[in-house]
Amino acid sequence: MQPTEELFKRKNESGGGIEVICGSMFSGKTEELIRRINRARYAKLSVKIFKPKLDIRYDENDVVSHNATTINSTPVGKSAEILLLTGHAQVVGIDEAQFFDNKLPEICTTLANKGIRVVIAGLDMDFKGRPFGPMPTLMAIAESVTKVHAVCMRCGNPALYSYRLVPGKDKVLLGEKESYEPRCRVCYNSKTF
Ligand SMILES: Nc1ncnc2c1ncn2[C@@H]1O[C@H](COP(=O)(O)OP(=O)(O)O)[C@@H](O)[C@H]1O
Ligand SMILES: Cc1cn([C@H]2C[C@H](O)[C@@H](COP(=O)(O)O)O2)c(=O)[nH]c1=O
Ligand SMILES: [Zn+2]
Repeated sequence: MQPTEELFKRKNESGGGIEVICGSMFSGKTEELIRRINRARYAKLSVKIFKPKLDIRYDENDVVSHNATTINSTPVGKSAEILLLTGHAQVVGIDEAQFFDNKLPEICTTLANKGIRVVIAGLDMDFKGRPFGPMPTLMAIAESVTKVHAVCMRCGNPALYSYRLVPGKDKVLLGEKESYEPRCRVCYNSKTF
């Protein structure tokens, strides 16, 4: 059993709680979310996965990792819809949480207080290194926070930043390898292309 899952089993008999998986782009957040959801499925728990409607990079409905691992999900426009659509799910997964509105922490707290295990994946920082959307609050209220790292595309060290390679000052700019590369602190600060 993984440490996070063990912690929930020992300390919280209701099973309710909030787990956050954060890090830069390509750090394995979505893969880790899918791994935890699949383990819950093996445990015969009912699961439901949500993602923001605006994230249609790989698929309109599914959550898809950069490595093409995939899991079925429900796209929603606002975090309040998650509460309405959770149904009898015992485990709720939320991907790309940084794009949700600031009501998401309150929604997750309501779900966790009802005994639902909430697993959230999202970017902790935007391309400027600023905290992204509701992520800092989610990290504050979570039972567990797992920070994962990509490999720095410049030097091979662990990467915590998502460096934007293309022009554009807007916080939201959907993209992949053509637009972003994961970098460590030193390579991010060097600002070289
Ligand atoms: N620089 C990199 N460092 C680590 N993984 C990378 C890198 N570039 C591509 N990948 C791929 O991305 C996968 C992780 O994808 P994903 O879980 O979607 O990440 P995230 O959700 O954090 O963006 C890795 O398993 C690997 O195949
Ligand atoms: C850093 C940063 C990223 N984005 C976008 C780019 C991608 O579409 C997603 C992140 O996806 P991933 O699963 O974490 O790889 O977010 C953005 O809009 N603004 C940013 O600053
Ligand atoms: Zn580096």
